[in-house]
Amino acid sequence: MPVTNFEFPEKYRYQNGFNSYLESEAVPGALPIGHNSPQKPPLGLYAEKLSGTAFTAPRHENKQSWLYRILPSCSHPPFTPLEPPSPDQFEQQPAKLHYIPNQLRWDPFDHNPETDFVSGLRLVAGAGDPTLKQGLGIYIYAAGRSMSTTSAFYSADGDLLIVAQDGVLDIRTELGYLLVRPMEICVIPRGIRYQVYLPAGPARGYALELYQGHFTLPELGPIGSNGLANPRDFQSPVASFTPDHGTTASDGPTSYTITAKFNNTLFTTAQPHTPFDVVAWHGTYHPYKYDLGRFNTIGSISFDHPDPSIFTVLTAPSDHPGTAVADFVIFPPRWLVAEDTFRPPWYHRNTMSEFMGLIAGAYDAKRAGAGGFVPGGASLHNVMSGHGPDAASYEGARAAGLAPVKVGDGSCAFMFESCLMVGVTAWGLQACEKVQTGYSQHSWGGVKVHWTGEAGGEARGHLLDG
Ligand SMILES: O=C(O)Cc1cc(O)ccc1O
Ligand SMILES: [Fe+2]
Repeated sequence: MPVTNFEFPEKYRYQNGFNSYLESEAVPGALPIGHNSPQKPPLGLYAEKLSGTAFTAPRHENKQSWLYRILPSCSHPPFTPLEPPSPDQFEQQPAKLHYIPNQLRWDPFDHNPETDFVSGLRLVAGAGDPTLKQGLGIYIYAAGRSMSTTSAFYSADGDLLIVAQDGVLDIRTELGYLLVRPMEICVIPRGIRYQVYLPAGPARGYALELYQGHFTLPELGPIGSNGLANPRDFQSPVASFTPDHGTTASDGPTSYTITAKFNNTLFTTAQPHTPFDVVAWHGTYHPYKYDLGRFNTIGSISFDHPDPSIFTVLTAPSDHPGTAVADFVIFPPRWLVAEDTFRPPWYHRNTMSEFMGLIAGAYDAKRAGAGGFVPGGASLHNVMSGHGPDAASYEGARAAGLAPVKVGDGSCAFMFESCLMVGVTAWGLQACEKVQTGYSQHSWGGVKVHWTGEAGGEARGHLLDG
């Protein structure tokens, strides 16, 4: 069900539609008409173009927005590396990641009262390299403090998909506000500056940074023209600004800190004017949010367990059709009705890597409770690492009556699935101290032999018609 448990202040008005050409003005008349860059834009604003794709990207891929702002974003002193550096925050050099075939599971990650959204971001696993615009990073965030109202953050490394798990994020972006609650996600595109407040206490969740391309909706094929995540349910902000500046870009009354994530290193500068001075904007490059409760889940109404790709919310394609750098897949509450079918996920090995998290509740293939797959925790089944239901879940599902059953009420697991082998950071493997020892043995060490064939003798293959 859609999220409903929060009052909506007026600032959270949204514009609906995935990948839509949108426009918004906080002051009537701020948008130039029939023109992007007039000699003197309305109200004395500066016109600034923000490109999310190459200028020459084909129309169906092209993402650009025009921002009309009080001062251009280039007006700041040089960036310097953030001191002190946080060595375990964004380890990304492929040589330093740990590539291991073992199944991994993490207990719920800790909240952190000391960190804000930026200092509380930790890379757990990743693939590729932001300097080559290839691959992705998988993060956990834990924020106990709001970011300062005089700070902003942007990442040059990629688009950030945020999966809120615990706590509410009130995100002020250059293009307006997004309120992101548990069971909601948002995407902040590369380069867009933002600030994260915590209106309801500490927050924790997951994030995926996409170093290449952008998320899109999966094809629907024979499903038809509606279903899964419907475009109309994606919401983008309306323009919102605060005037705080001097008479030039250098003499304003307030110092704003801008932190940049650039090749997984943080840089900082301070400027005497607010970055949140965009009075109007139009274009296709904008942040958006989505309520996972609006997902139209589709499944088997006859037999067999379908591939989890039917649960894809967003996909980031590679250059090879059908093969994603990152799929964002959810396992929401749903009816299982398949006949003569082992209903939970099958045992399998996958050429794609599977990082999973649990937003709430329990997952039908894994033990819940302490030491199991728990909200705020995670698992990683890397390329070709065998996995599937743990022994108890298998036995339960094997013995279960096959009346229609609703699974996952109040639950939602998700998966970041990638065609790339992901390496785990030193933080993810050791420093976080959340890796469960004996995950594999606990899950599958007790898998029973059900073989009913003849004992002894040497089985030989034979031709069916021989
Ligand atoms: O491994 C998992 O739990 C995720 C998953 C779920 C499913 O229904 C089918 C395949 C799959 O990888
Ligand atoms: Fe899987």
